[in-house]
Amino acid sequence: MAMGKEDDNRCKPVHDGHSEPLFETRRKTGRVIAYRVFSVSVFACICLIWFYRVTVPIKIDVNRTGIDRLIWFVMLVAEIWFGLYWVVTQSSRWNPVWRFTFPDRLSRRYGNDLPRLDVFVCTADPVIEPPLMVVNTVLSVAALDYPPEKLAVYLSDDGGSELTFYALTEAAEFAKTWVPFCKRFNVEPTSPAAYLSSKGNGLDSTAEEVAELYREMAARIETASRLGRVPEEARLKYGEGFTQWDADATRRNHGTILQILVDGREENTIAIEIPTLVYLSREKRPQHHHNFKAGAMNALVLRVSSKITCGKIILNLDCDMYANNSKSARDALCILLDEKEGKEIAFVQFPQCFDNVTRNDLYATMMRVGVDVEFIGLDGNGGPLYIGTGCFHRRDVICGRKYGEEEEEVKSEKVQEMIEPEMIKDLASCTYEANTQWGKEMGVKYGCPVEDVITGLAIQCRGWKSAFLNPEKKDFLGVAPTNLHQMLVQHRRWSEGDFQVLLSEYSPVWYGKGKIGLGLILGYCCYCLWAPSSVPVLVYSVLTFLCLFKGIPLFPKVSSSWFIPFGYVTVVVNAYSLAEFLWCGGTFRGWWNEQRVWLYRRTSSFLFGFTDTIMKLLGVSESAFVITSKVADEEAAERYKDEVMEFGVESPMFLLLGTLGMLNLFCFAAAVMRLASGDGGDFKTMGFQFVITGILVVINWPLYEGMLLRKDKGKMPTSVTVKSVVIALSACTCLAFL
Ligand SMILES: O=c1ccn([C@@H]2O[C@H](COP(=O)(O)OP(=O)(O)O[C@H]3O[C@H](CO)[C@@H](O)[C@H](O)[C@H]3O)[C@@H](O)[C@H]2O)c(=O)[nH]1
Ligand SMILES: [Mn+2]
Repeated sequence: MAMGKEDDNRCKPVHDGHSEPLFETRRKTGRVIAYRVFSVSVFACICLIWFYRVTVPIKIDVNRTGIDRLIWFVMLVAEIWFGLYWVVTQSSRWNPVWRFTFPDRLSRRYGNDLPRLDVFVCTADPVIEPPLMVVNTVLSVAALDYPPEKLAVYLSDDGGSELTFYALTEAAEFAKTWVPFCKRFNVEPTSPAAYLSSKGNGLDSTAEEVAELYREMAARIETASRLGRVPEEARLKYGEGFTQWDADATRRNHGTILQILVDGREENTIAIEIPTLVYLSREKRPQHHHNFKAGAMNALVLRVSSKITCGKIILNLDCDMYANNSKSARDALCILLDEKEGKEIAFVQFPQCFDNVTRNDLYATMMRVGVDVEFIGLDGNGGPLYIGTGCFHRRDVICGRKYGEEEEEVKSEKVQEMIEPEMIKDLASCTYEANTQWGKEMGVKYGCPVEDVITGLAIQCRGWKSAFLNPEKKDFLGVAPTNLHQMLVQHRRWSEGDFQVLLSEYSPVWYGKGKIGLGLILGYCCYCLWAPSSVPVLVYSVLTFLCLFKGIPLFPKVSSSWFIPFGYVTVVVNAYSLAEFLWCGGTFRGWWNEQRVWLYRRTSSFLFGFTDTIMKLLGVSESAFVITSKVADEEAAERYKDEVMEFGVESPMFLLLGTLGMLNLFCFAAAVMRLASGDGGDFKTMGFQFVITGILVVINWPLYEGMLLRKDKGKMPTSVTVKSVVIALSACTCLAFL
């Protein structure tokens, strides 16, 4: 096997043709200039709106009551916030870049002499992350187009589950067929489940044999999962692994479990065909905080793997993100191994894409514009955020190396001497990190619900850049949340985490100043300000419809020239956002859904994320990591396919959304009734307000259906509906008499 003293991680170019870069960076100048002109015009109108709020009321109305003035002032503050936030978001549209790689140059230059690559797949719960899904991810990366003796796949199981381990043992067997099959026939995608479902019935006889083997394996794994029991044969066969589970082991209380299922370091024939495969479940004890995914990454991934294969490049994947393009590692290496520009790049991030999103993306989980516009824009300003999955890192950089420091030569001896698993296990114990820099200056950072973002930011602050690769063919595909509640919970975690990044010692604003460019600081702020942006959105929308109800005009008359900036900003910004969405391949309905989700995230997830952060600052509570479920029951899955919004659970977030929705509806109904009873004056003075409230009612339509019209299981729970209606009605009654 090719593991001599000279080769391995040093990767000297095979040929000396250094001159050709391995990737190039393109810009689209014309489009950017047009955009800048447009954006200046919007900004001019924003300034006019501010000017209107400050100057006009003083002139037109001296008889205003205190409360009117207060409302006016609050509107001004909100508009200042929106305006400034809009300015911040311009950073991601100011200077976009696109990266293109040249994998054939890479092959010519390095042949198979590529650096070792360690892939880390993280899983944490065998129920909401089914073992069969997890092993499909593992198999998909095991079959990457990469020399198998240079590739290792580690499965980190924070669930400490025998079922997951059992599934992996099955996968290790199946890999002996699957990996060579993929290589021989250039199979794409390399996840067996995805491949078979893409092929349908069109398999030839060889493929059919492989498919049969897969189906048998899948059936065994699913049966075991359903029964919650590992088959006895497997226990006998993999005794060495299963005996590591003590009789009283639970997911929160167990020792380190480490099993090398395929050892690619050994010189045998199978090992050369399939990569190293390792199962790891770090020690967990109730009295030690485990720091969620960040803890798993540091213990297993960065420390344990350094004693087994010690890949110079690492790829981090969530357990649902299977490899959809077997060439992704080569694309990433085109950037990381490039002798010139590539030298300063610490990590290569691929977008988070999903294979279960429906046509109109009901919950806007794809974040089309985020991927195809914002991240491209971030890349032009110094590099995208690290978003936790689909990201290739340099091991020594994530472990703490600064830009400009000598790269440590990874010695081939280090991985050649076989260290006994027992010795390695200590690296994954609860106490190993006490009084070390792990989780602080070394590895993935602790204490933040978005460990990935803060870690990437710290890397960029150490002088590194990052790069974004977003080829047409998506490289990794995962499972997006399939119901409203899960999506809102996920965004609650993200908004809370990003806001904590802003307030942390690594804040992009305070800590990042002088270390990363202004464009990137603003780029981070777009996300870091999600949580606080909930307050102005909530207040502004509620004031708009409540004041319509009370007959207090908040905007200039449609006939007045002051209306022009309001109209211009509203129409043009939305038209542009629609155009942008369509350019990114979305549909009109998809865009409309996104507007709804935009509002719901702000008035629930982000608001809760905001209050969670404040609670944490006050020391009242701690942040949690609620794992997103990757499964749905059959009926719910059916509704998801039909793009019917799923409520179903009682949640404070739904109570809030329901109450706001009802309040909105009542206010609009009252205004319509006034209009119908012949009082047209309202419409003249409050036309814009009327329209906004009406649009909000239309946006909320699926919510009203879920609350009042639907009968299926996915409707809003009756208790939530009743409470929302009661609260909204009482609020309106009080207001009417005020
Ligand atoms: O204690 C834990 C909790 C989670 N995970 C794993 O972390 C991954 C991400 O969890 P998921 O519930 O799928 O979260 P998402 O919101 O989809 O994740 C995004 O956002 C997270 C930060 O909020 C990042 O950690 C993820 O990598 C990123 O994909 C999954 O593979 C989990 O198995 C662990 O290993 N240990
Ligand atoms: Mn996920």
